Amino acid sequence: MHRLQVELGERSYPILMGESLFQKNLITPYIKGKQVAIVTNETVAPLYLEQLQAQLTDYQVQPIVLPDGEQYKNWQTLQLIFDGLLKAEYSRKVTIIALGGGVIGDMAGFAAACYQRGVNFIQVPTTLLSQVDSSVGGKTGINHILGKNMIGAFYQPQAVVIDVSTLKTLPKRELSAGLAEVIKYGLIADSDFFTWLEENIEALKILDTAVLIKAIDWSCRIKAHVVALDETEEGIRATLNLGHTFGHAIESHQGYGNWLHGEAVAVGSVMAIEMSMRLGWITEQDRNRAIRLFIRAGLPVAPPEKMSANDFLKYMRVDKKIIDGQIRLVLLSKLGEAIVTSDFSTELLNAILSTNYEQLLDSF
Ligand SMILES: NC(=O)c1ccc[n+]([C@@H]2O[C@H](COP(=O)([O-])OP(=O)(O)OC[C@H]3O[C@@H](n4cnc5c(N)ncnc54)[C@H](O)[C@@H]3O)[C@@H](O)[C@H]2O)c1
Ligand SMILES: O=C(O)C(=O)C[C@@H](O)[C@H](O)[C@H](O)COP(=O)(O)O
Ligand SMILES: [Zn+2]
Repeated sequence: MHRLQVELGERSYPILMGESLFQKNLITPYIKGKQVAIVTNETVAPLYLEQLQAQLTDYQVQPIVLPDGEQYKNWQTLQLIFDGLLKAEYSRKVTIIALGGGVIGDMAGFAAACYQRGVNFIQVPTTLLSQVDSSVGGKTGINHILGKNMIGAFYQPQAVVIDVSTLKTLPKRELSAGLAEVIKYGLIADSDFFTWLEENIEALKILDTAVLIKAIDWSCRIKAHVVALDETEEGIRATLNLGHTFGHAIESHQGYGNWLHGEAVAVGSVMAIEMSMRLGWITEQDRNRAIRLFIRAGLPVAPPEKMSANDFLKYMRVDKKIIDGQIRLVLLSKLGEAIVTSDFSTELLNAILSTNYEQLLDSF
């Protein structure tokens, strides 16, 4: 089993990672009190709820099973968590365990931040995306019809327990979506990781265990490092948002759940990379390497056909990185290094939003 630490002073916590972790008694040391709520969904519950519950025989356990999908990451579904907690008469000493992907983790974490003003919380992520990204760092929340993740809180878990065996049941499309955030880390923070991914992407797609654990470990190390430097996104943490200003606009415009988060991030990253190239910051060769890797990972690299520049701008105007009304974007200063900047012309931004990416991709 691997162990990493997210260093956040008194809010520090471990990321435990390995195979068949559900068979080992790893979660109970992080439970406080006797009351446990497992927040999961209709897809994950039949697969893993029983295994998790088998570890918790000494506790009073209440499963809370939510409908599955990004379209349910909202107030109404959040209310179902509070209903479950209150019907079970759970106190401030309850521990909430999130068992599922990023949607479950974000909602269960937000519920943990709010319930009786904050209760104990453990992440048990079961998608690649949630194992490399959403379970680490304490961003929790829900969507608003006018923008992604617009209501939420920074609230750190007590532990993150990653059982990579759960990925065996994950649909291929979801695995690819997770690879988008993995590739993101190489692009923004570590060109060696990017090169390693170019060499290992096929092994990752067929879930080679050693390669998978290395990729998750590498990703979590980068995320944990960035979060430790800047927990509440005053500066460097915003680089984790590569492709997200464009990507969140795609998800919101297309209707939550129609484009997967990772798919939208892949396309958004291509747009940010194209912009970095047109600013003269990265080479055409590096742009092409990035696009090729997204394609090999099974991801889309062109925005939805009928999405206009104005459609993008409607959502980009409420992006959380905006300061004093100015759109700030995460761009690459080179492969493996990102900056957050508003230092680009409106003309360039409009050109990026109006580019025919299908045509650009004809040569790939
Ligand atoms: N908090 C953060 O820092 C952060 C970071 C990245 C993304 N996010 C958020 O995470 C969400 C995306 O997360 P996601 O990609 O995990 O999507 P998801 O939570 O919707 O899960 C994807 C699908 O896989 C299913 N599933 C989960 N585990 C499974 C398993 N082991 N086997 C079979 N099916 C399984 C789910 O039921 C769902 O249908 C978005 O809402 C995004 O905004 C948050
Ligand atoms: O942890 C972060 O910080 C990130 O930005 C990670 C992103 O991959 C993730 O999608 C996050 O939820 C986006 O946050 P938001 O603040 O742009 O809503
Ligand atoms: Zn993301």
